[in-house]
Amino acid sequence: KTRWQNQTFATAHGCLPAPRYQQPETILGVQNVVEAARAWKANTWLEMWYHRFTTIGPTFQASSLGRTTIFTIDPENVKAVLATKFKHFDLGPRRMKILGPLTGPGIFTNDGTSWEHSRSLVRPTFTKVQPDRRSGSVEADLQPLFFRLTLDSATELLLGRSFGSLLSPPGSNALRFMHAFDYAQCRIHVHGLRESPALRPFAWIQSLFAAKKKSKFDEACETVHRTLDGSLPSSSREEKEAPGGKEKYVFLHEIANETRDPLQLRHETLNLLLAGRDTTAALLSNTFFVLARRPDIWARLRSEIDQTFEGSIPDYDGLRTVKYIRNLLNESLRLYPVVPWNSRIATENTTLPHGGGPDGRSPVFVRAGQLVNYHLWSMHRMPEHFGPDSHVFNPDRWDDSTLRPGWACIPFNGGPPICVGQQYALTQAAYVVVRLVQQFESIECHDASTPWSEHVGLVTSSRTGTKVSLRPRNMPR
Ligand code: HEM
Repeated sequence: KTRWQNQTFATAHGCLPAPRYQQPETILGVQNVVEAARAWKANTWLEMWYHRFTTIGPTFQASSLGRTTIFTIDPENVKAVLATKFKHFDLGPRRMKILGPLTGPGIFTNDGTSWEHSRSLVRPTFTKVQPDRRSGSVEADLQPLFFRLTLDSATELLLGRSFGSLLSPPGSNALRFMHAFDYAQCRIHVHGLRESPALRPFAWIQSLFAAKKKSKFDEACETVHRTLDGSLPSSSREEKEAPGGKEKYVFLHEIANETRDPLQLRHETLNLLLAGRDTTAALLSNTFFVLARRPDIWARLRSEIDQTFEGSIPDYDGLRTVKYIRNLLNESLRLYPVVPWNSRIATENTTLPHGGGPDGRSPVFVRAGQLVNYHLWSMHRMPEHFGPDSHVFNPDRWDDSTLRPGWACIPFNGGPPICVGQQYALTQAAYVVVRLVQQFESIECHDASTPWSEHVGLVTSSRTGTKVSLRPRNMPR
């Protein structure tokens, strides 16, 4: 589209430009990049975004690395991108370029009819699954344990057989897979940066020189693919029976009815593993980070859990009855959203309802191909949605019937691409909370760093882990 056509479209739709953030005239937006790089290094990147939104406004444009992006935390805009104008936005080729080497095409990287197909394969899994169950003061960093736990439960669900990483020794296949998967995910951000228009030529030159040499990233992806491929054929036949005689639900068995193509099986499985493993682990580690600092919340949990379950193992329906656990997890996902920002690319010239003009009430023009970033971290902290104590961790706020955040709180995304694993994740996290509270009388922080600080990867978790001291229930005082 020419500039003139864009202008005509914008005028016809009553659009006014969004405020701009610094140096709109420079192609690189060097100042933006420098500021972001400094904040990244200081682990205050999410705070930097909060500051930008609160000083400039809920919707603005900024240039960096050759791209002008619209940034927004306006719930109406987010709703437009994800729901009401869903067809006007895509993940675009960027997501596939970034994640593709690790996961291949699948629900997390596809658009259009391919996405619809992946979604139809994946969705039935989560309408049926229920969590499986599986004991001095204990000092531990819970974070790496949660990451192993969710690797094991995800592989059990997807492949029918847990990798058993929690019980595996160093050097085992399970841990090799885990380290390779973690490493590849860390490097994915660097791949993302190389996709910026301004850095693409450098990435291209580098790839010419590196053409013959396998990078550590390539090796990690190969390890992931090799290990997973080794698990695929046998797991589609084995272990259909769950303990107790009921047929166990295994994702791979279900999609094997649709396709036997080993590459497609690998891709769909890896896409789900990427979506489902680190997210739940990060939710748990962020939640226990807070619990170790809030004995009041732990005491309330104890009382509710003891009353409800009287020491027995919780089942799926029982877990849903303890509202306070749901409140706790909601609050954790509000203040520490594990996917703190997200984006979509406009597939055609379109508009967002708010953000244009000096008062931000006019629509904003979005050019075909333009990136729109929405920031949950900042949106979830806004007093206009959550009241004057919006920065306080308060699970009880979710009992307030006047609290209706709608699109202002979307830790699982919204609209057609809403997370399919939401109920599964919340049930699993609730189960872990109940079992740990049943085993331990108290939890204390075993870490000098009091305020939570960010580790932003594909998911966001506590940078210093979740170092705690747990006192077993039956231990003499
Ligand atoms: C606390 C845990 C979780 C959080 C916060 C979370 C969050 C999200 C978010 C924000 C998205 C949207 C991504 C995007 O479209 O850009 C998403 C999508 C998705 N999630 Fe989750 N997720 C969680 C757990 C899980 C689990 C346990 C699974 C499966 C085992 C899962 C499977 C998926 C899938 C398949 C998608 C892609 C949906 C689609 O594009 O149609 N998630 N999730």
